[in-house]
Amino acid sequence: MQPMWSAPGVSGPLDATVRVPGSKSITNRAYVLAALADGPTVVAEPLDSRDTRLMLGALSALGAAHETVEGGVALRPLAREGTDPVSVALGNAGTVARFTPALAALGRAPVRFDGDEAIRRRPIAPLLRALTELGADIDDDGRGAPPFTVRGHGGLPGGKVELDSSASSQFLSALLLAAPSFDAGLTLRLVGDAPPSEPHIAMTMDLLRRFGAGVERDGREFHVRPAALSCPAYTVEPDLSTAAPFVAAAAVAGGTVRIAGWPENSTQPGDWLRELVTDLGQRAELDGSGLSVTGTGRFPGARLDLHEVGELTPVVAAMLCFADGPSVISGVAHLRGHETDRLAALVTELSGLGGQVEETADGLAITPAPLHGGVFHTYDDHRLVMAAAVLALRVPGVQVENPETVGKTFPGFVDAWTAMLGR
Ligand SMILES: O=C(O)C1=C[C@@H](OP(=O)(O)O)[C@@H](O)[C@H](O)C1
Ligand SMILES: C=C(OP(=O)(O)O)C(=O)O
Repeated sequence: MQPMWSAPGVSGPLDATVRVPGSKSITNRAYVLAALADGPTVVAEPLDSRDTRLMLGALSALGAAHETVEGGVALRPLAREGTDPVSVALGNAGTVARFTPALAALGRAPVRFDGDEAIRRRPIAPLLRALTELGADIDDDGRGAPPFTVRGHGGLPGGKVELDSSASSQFLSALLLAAPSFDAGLTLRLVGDAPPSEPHIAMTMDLLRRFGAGVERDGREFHVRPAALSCPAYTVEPDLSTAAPFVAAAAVAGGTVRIAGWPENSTQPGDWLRELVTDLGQRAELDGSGLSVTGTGRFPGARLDLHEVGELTPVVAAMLCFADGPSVISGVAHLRGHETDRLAALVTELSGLGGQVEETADGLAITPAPLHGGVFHTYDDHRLVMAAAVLALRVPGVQVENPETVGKTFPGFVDAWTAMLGR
């Protein structure tokens, strides 16, 4: 039997200050750029979780050494000369699966990529195709999915390419991050439907610039010049998507939750949560020490297009189960290719607790209904653990299956959640 967590309910208005760990997306971008830099980089306040350990493991296999130092991780640039075959373990980390194959093409070894069963089902074919067009030598037996092998030949010509990044913004981020190391840089034109997760694309461009790269965007066209990268010290922001369940808790349970260190400006999609809770009639105040959310426990239903902030969907859907009226979430068809099929998982698990939730072509329709306790299955998806915790605030008897899977991005989640509730 899988381990279970009896997620705690709330006994009165909240009054808590929470510290969430560093951003997964920023940490793994900083690690990749550090590996591509000309000199050493210290990444301060990084996330230490399954996904970031997988990234460090991948970079080590590719020849970029790292060591833990006071307050962070020090990385050295990729040594690109090794020719012995190596393996990269992807787990179920989208950032590792999408960001590291281009780095393998810059080296000289055959590199085999594989991971959890789930990562074999997640989309990556358009990225592998684009890398091949840019000069990479990739053997995937025609599967367009892991396991695949990238045979490095000491560099990538780069140049012009078209990319369909509608299934995941990470395809685009992957090419942009590696592009300063391509001989001719990169001129990329997006084709097909618009990529999801625009803030993550802005985040990629922001980090590239912090490492000294020249990157420009004109609508669907991106241009990256070949450049030597350098950023001796980079500090990671707290993860605002990890903060989502704590923000939602203030709205659902009432009272005040303060998230320490919430940045005044951020490219993270989670920064949109301030707007969401304000639109739903709660109070969100940002100052130099962080974000303070004061909730009422009551809010209206909402129609939300979450295309740009898809990773927030599980927590937002859980929160909307307590709204005063029906809600519709749209723009998130691509969540069927996330850690699990998140739309199917949310419909099954929310319905299992009595919720009235239907899957639409590109999202969910949620009609508030009385909920009851029961087992909430989590499909090895960290954000489903977080969603279940939000539900349990007002639904006694919610048993969360395999809570440890939250360690993909926040190994200390259960303790931090319990502390927020004063238990
Ligand atoms: O680049 C990134 O760090 C991420 C981009 C998004 O991926 P998709 O565009 O595939 O949704 C997001 O959902 C994921 O959690 C992290
Ligand atoms: C989609 C997510 O992760 P990944 O980086 O594996 O794509 C997520 O964290 O919600």
